[in-house]
Amino acid sequence: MNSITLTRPDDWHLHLRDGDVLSAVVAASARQMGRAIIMPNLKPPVTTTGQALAYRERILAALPAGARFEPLMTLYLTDNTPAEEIERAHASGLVQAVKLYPAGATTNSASGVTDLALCDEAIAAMARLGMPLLVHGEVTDAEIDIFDREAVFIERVMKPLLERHPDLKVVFEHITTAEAAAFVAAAPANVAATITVHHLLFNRNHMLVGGIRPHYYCLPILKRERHRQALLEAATSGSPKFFLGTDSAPHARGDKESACGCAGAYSAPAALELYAAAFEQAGALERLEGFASHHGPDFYGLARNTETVTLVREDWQLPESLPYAGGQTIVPLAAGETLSWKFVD
Ligand SMILES: NC(=O)N[C@@H](CC(=O)O)C(=O)O
Ligand SMILES: [Zn+2]
Ligand SMILES: [Zn+2]
Repeated sequence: MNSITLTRPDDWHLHLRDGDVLSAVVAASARQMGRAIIMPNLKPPVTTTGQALAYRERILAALPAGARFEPLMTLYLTDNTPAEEIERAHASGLVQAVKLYPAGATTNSASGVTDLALCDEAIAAMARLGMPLLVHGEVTDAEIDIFDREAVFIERVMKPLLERHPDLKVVFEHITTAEAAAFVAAAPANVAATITVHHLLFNRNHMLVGGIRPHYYCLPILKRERHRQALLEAATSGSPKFFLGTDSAPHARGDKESACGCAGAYSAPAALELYAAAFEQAGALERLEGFASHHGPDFYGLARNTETVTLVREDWQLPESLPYAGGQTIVPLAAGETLSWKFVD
């Protein structure tokens, strides 16, 4: 096969940041994706409908001329989010989901939720309105090993949450373990998951053997090979519960190459090519379209895109770095690597 044409994909988990950074990164996603679920972990976080709508305008203003990219907005859930704010968000028609960051779990999560019991009314409103809760699924307890935080979250938080709100639509974001893949596969239809391309392509050796590679450090952290295999199996299974979410999370080169480097991989510039490489590796290229372009809108209750995009088989090299805000540079995921699929503009 020398070319693949598929329905234009969407990115169901994307960080665009704000200001100069937004301007530096938004075109990369708009080039490949029709829509994206925009993460609300700005500083300060996007906690109200008013903030989400203003942020949406800034995203639209930062798009290159002629781009037809649609940002789908989210609210950042806090201990104090009132049920009325959920109703306002839903009524706007432009806020699609609410994001749960356990406080302290990841980048800009300090205002996140300390105890889900405090959010019970807000979550009940989401369940009533059919508004999905998007979950960064890691516990933050100091005594839990970083490699176990997702699996422990399933038992301590995810299962009790779904027992209390069985109809709540939940997206288990950026799953990284065999446990999470099995949990989602066995759950009812209101539970789905996004899978990043870095977790499909790399295991923790890639990040740690022969030297520490900070550009492969993200949260949840890369796991063992058996987990990568389980994720690849889930993504290529054809199950509508699994869909594309890059978790493309830009940080300036200097903030990654640091004694205390930031978590996040910038995968937007070659997202679709990298997913194609993962699906090809699994012998399942024919399943890429469902994962990238159908399962996400179906779960969110949105129409599938009508345009198509094409990848051709052609070797090309991802740049070692790209221009970023304030004269800085950013290192994309798989920088300097040769890819064998190329997105056609
Ligand atoms: N994935 C990451 O490692 N980082 C994300 C936050 C997140 O999605 O957890 C970021 O905002 O930088
Ligand atoms: Zn996260
Ligand atoms: Zn993320």
